[in-house]
Amino acid sequence: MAVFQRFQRLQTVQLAARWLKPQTCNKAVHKTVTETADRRGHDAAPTRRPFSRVTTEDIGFFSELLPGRTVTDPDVLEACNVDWLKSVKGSSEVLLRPQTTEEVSRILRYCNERNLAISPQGGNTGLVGGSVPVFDEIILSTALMNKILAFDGLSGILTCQAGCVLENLSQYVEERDFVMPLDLGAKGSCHIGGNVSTNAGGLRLLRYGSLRGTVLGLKVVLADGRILDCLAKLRKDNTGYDMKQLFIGSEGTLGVITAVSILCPRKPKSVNVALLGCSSFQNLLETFQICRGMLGEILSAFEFLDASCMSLVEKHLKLINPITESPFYIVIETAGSNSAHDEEKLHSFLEKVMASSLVADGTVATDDAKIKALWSIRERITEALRHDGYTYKYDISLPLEKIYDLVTDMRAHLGNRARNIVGYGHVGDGNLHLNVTSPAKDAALLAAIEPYVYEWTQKWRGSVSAEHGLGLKKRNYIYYSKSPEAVRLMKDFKTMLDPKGILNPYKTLPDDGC
Ligand SMILES: O=C(O)CC[C@@H](O)C(=O)O
Ligand SMILES: [Zn+2]
Repeated sequence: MAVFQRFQRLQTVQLAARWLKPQTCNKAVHKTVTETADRRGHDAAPTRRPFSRVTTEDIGFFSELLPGRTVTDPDVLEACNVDWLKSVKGSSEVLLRPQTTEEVSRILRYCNERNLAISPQGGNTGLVGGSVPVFDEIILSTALMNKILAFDGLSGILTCQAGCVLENLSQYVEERDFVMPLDLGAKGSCHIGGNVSTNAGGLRLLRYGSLRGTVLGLKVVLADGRILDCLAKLRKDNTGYDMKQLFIGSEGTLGVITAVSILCPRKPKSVNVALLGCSSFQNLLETFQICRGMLGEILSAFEFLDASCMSLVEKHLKLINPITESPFYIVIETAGSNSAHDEEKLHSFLEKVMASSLVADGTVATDDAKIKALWSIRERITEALRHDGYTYKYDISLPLEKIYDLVTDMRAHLGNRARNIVGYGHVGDGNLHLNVTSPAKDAALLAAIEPYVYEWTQKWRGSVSAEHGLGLKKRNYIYYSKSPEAVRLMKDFKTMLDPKGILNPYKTLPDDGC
C-alpha cells in the first residue's frame, strides 16, 4: 500500500508544444566500413548537378496544370525552403501543390522530360534535411493531398492520401475506436506520406512494430510519371517482391508516395503512464527486463531520459519533475482492454521494482491530462535542447546493453568542451538519441564528436540512423552502417527507377562515385 501511495504523488506538469532546433549540415564521406575515411570536411556542401533551370514556359505549364496551386511568391517559398531545424536552406523558386496522384504523375512526367529536379515535401518536420531543396529543386508539397479515402471498421485498415496530418488521422480513427500504429512528438504537423518515406519510428514502435509491418499498401508515382498502385488492403500477400518496401524509408528518392493504406489497432480501453526514477542505467535495463516479463502484452512504451534532459525541460520549458531527482528516468505506458487487470499488473510490477530498489521513486497517471503531462517531459526534450544552444544530434541504434555507454564515453571524450551532453530515447527499440549542445556552432567541437560517434557506433555494429533517415546531413555516413555492396545495390535501384536522378537529389545516397 505504501508503494501505491508513493505513486499517487502526481503533480501537474505543463503540456507539450512543438520544438524547433537550429543545427548544422555536417558531412563526411566514408568509402568502406573499415577503410580510412575520404573526409570532405564537416561543412562540405554538395555540388549542384546539371539539372535544367525553371523557365517561364515551365511556370506556364505548371500554372495551367495547377491553377492557383503553382506558387512563386518568395514569402511563401521562404518557409518551404528551410527545414524545421533551420539548418538547411534551399533557394527554390517554385512550390507545387497537387491534389491528386494524376497531377503528381503529370508533374513528374514533365520534370523528367525537362530534367528538372524535385524536392518532395510533407510536413517538413524531419531532422536530417531530407525534405527541403538544397539548391533550386522544385518543391512538390503533399499538403493538399489530405483526404481520407476509406476506413474499414472491421479490419481497421485506413486508406488516405499522403498529405494527411498524423494527428488528424489519429483523431479520425480514435472516433471509430482505433488508434494509429505510430505516434511522434511532431504529430501535429507531420504528414503520413513523410512518416512512411522516412520509416518514422516514434513512441509506439515497441508495441505495434515499424511501418514496414503496419503499412499494407502504397500508391507511388515514379520519376517518369508512371503510377505504381500497390494500395493493397491485405494483411497477407506473397505474390512476388514486396514493392512497397522499396519506398518505405527511401526518403522520396525512388518515387513520390501519394496514398497509404495502414493497419490500425483497436483503441485500448485503459491507458496508464508511469514516470520512474532509477539510480543507474544498469538498474534501468533490469527494470526493462522485469517490465517486459510482468506487463507482457499491455506494455506499449518504455522510454528513457537522463538527469541532464530532465534539467533542460525544467530549466527551459518550466516543466515540473513530479518525482525525486534521479540519474535516469523511465516513462512506461501500458495500453490494454481491462483497467482493473492492467492496474493490478502495473502495481505488482511497481511493487517488485521498488522493493528490489531498482526504482527509487515514481508516479502513475491514469487520466488524460496527467498522462499528457508526463508524456510531455519525454516528448519535449528536443524543444528544450533548442533553447540550450547549438545542438549536434545523433540518432543511434545499438545493442541494448551498450546504448548509454555512448553517452558516458562521449562525456569523457569531450570533457568540458560541450555545454551539455544528453541521452534519451526508445529503450524498447535499442534507440539512443545522443544530443550535444554548445553556446554556438563550434567547428572544433564538431571535429571532436565526429567521426568518433560514428566509429563508436560502427564498432558495436549499430546504425548511424535508427529512425530519422539520412537525408542531406547523414548521407555520407552510410558506410558506417552499410557495406559497399549494399550501397552499390541501392544506387542500382536508384538508377533503374530514376535514371536522371531528379527525385530528391543530394539525399540518402552518398556523394562518392563508387
Ligand atoms: O531530437 C531528437 O534527437 C529526437 C527526436 C525524436 O526522435 C524523439 O524521439 O524525441
Ligand atoms: Zn525518437
